[in-house]
Amino acid sequence: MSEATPLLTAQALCKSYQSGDRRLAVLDGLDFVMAPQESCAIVGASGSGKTTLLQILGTLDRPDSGTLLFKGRDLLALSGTSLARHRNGEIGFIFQFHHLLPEFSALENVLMPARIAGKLTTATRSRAGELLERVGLGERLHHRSGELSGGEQQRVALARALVMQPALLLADEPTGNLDAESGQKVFQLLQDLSRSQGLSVIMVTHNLELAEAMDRCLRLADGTLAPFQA
Ligand SMILES: Nc1ncnc2c1ncn2[C@@H]1O[C@H](COP(=O)(O)OP(=O)(O)OP(=O)(O)O)[C@@H](O)[C@H]1O
Repeated sequence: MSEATPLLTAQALCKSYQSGDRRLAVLDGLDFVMAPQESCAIVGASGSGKTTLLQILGTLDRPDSGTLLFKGRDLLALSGTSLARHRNGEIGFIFQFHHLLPEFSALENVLMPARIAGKLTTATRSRAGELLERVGLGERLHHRSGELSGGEQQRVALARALVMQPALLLADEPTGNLDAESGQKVFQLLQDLSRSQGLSVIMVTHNLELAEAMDRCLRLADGTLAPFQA
């Protein structure tokens, strides 16, 4: 990939849902280009389509039409195994709710993407341990995740999102379920880790203070994105 190649390019994305007898256009010709290592906040009213957009950018959902390129590669032409490989290897996800497996330890949760990919190597194990150290849970590796606090669980989820060394982190309201202090801590770690590992971040948030701390802030309204000053 040359310096000039964007990490992600979305062009003319459209997505609508059937609601009773009418169609609801959620994304309506949306364009978005992101450079490698850039961080970008997406804000917008409830129901404006932020989660829908993130799911499409993360290939968890497909648009009705449009183009989606990752490092110049046409993602919408991929299917099945290739798409799963792309998602597992290039993208880290963190959601409002951590979706950890409560009976498994913090370390086992962080290793889950590697287990799924069949890459449970010594290197991955030590990376998982290092990530848990970085998020301040070096003493909690073997605690059942269900016994950790909400903020600690979200820090485990952050470590899990980064264990496969993705190029892009997609965060959907990662602090939305936390008190202000824990939320700030998770956000700070997210910023520090993504900067030190050179990855791009797209974060959906309602918190304008956090949005302002990112390289760029965009607002989703009427199915398209526009620059937004918090
Ligand atoms: N699977 C679906 N079927 C039908 N409608 C849907 C579906 N998913 C989302 N929608 C509708 O699409 C619109 C956008 O939803 P989305 O969850 O993307 O919004 P959002 O901006 O993330 O909202 P919030 O900030 O409240 O999380 C909403 O009106 C929602 O009801």
